[in-house]
Amino acid sequence: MQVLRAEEMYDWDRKAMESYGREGQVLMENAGRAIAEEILRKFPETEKFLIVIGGGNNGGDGYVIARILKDRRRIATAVQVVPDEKIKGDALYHKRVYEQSGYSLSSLSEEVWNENTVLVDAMLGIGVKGALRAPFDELVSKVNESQMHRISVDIPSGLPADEGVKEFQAVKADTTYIVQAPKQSLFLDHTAGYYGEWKVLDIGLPPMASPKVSREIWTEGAFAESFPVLPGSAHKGTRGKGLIVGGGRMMPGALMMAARASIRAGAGLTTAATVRDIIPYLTPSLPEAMFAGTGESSGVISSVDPEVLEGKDAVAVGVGMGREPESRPVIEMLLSRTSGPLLIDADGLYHLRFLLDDLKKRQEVTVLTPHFGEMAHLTGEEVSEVKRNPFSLSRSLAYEYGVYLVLKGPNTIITTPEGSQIIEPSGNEGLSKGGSGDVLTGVLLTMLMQHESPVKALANGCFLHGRTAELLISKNRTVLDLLPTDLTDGLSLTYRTFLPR
Ligand SMILES: NC(=O)C1=CN([C@@H]2O[C@H](COP(=O)(O)OP(=O)(O)OC[C@H]3O[C@@H](n4cnc5c(N)ncnc54)[C@H](OP(=O)(O)O)[C@@H]3O)[C@@H](O)[C@H]2O)[C@@H](O)CC1
Ligand SMILES: [K+]
Repeated sequence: MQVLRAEEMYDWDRKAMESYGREGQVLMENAGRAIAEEILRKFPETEKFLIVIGGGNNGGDGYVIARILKDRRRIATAVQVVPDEKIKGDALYHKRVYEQSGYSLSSLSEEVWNENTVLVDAMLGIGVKGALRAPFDELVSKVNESQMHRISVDIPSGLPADEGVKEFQAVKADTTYIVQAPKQSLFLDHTAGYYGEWKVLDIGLPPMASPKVSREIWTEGAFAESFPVLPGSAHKGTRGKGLIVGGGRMMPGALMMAARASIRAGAGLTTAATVRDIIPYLTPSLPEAMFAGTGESSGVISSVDPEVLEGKDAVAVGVGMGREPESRPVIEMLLSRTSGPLLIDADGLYHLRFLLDDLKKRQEVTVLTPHFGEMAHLTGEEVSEVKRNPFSLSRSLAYEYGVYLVLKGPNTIITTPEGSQIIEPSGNEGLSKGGSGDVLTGVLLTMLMQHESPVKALANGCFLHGRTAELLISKNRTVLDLLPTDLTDGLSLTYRTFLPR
């Protein structure tokens, strides 16, 4: 499913009408009807609805919803909160249909606020621009203070559809029925919460007319369909031989978690490279792994023999590595000598800031997996700016350095060097703990070795990680006690649910 910006949504709408014979009035009927049907299913007959109608097409949808609720003998009060001359075009057409049905409008009295139980917010849609003007500034506050269940039509009124907007005032919806395609703000850290529960409803825009934008949500269907099923005769070689460079005297656990996750995800053979002293302590928890000792300076990795790279299908570096400058040459060497995919995570990303020229020169597949803070460090932006503009900042970085970028967050955004984007929304707050990124690194390393498309490998790895967290919470864990190591052991829950056994 595509995720769109407001302008892209308008293009689709325009093209549907101009080139595919679709009528605006019919599309508005479809939108209002689809939402009304959801509302009718969700709420019992005793519920009292207040439909608040604004001046654009979002208000037009509101007129359709009000009419259908009344047609079905539901208790509904409709209020138009802008002067009559503001209602134009398709919205005016549906206002007339509403009135010709014998239905009337009420004014926004205290009684109306107090008597009703469900508010349908059809004030402002994706056409909102700038700071809210009267009467919407006060109305939005009043709506948010009311005790009614709040349903927003298409988007919570006042919320920007696109990334990048710093200040806004918006309805905090309990439920949002999104028209045709989700908008960017559904996936942004500072705006996602305004939607409440959400559902996307098809209003009949022709798929042939959809904008040529490669920004898609990754679904369980996409995972199941694209996950490579290896032949029964698969062996170490076909499952992939991976190398993970990381750990050190202070953070051996990070390497252990990444290596274990890589093995559990299905790698043929995983080699963990770290300072020699700690290898004996790691072997009991990683009996299936191979080990390689690295050069060491004061407990941190200072060099890796390039021979270790021989026969490796992919390499991951950075987990638990530390930020000491002594480790930087390791990243430098791997950037120039790794011939397969190279994934750089955690402290590796810290060093990368100083090696951007080397990154640019590298031709082979390179994957960076920053969280918001690491992305801020890499781009020189504030964390708040990264959260506000994750789509565009990811694209610029991926494009400039020719890398695959996995920007980790509640909605992980995966970007290809060409700028295509996938949003992977699985997971829960139990994942925001030290170590879950290390587990993800191990899983992604394995996926990269087994899928010829890096972007699908990355999307599948993120799905595997997030869905496993969800399944664990639905069984015997809570978000409080979920551990990154549980994820590794829980991978089979996702595999057993989605893949042929
Ligand atoms: N996509 C589709 O295919 C379909 C989309 N549909 C629906 O159309 C919606 C988009 O409709 P839209 O373009 O008319 O814009 P919309 O959000 O109603 O806002 C315009 C109004 O807001 C006002 N206004 C703006 N900023 C403001 C501010 N800061 N403060 C105060 N007022 C402000 C502005 O006022 P004005 O600037 O004119 O004074 C104008 O009156 C979309 O979300 C979906 O619900 C369906 O019907 C069918 C097919
Ligand atoms: K709305």
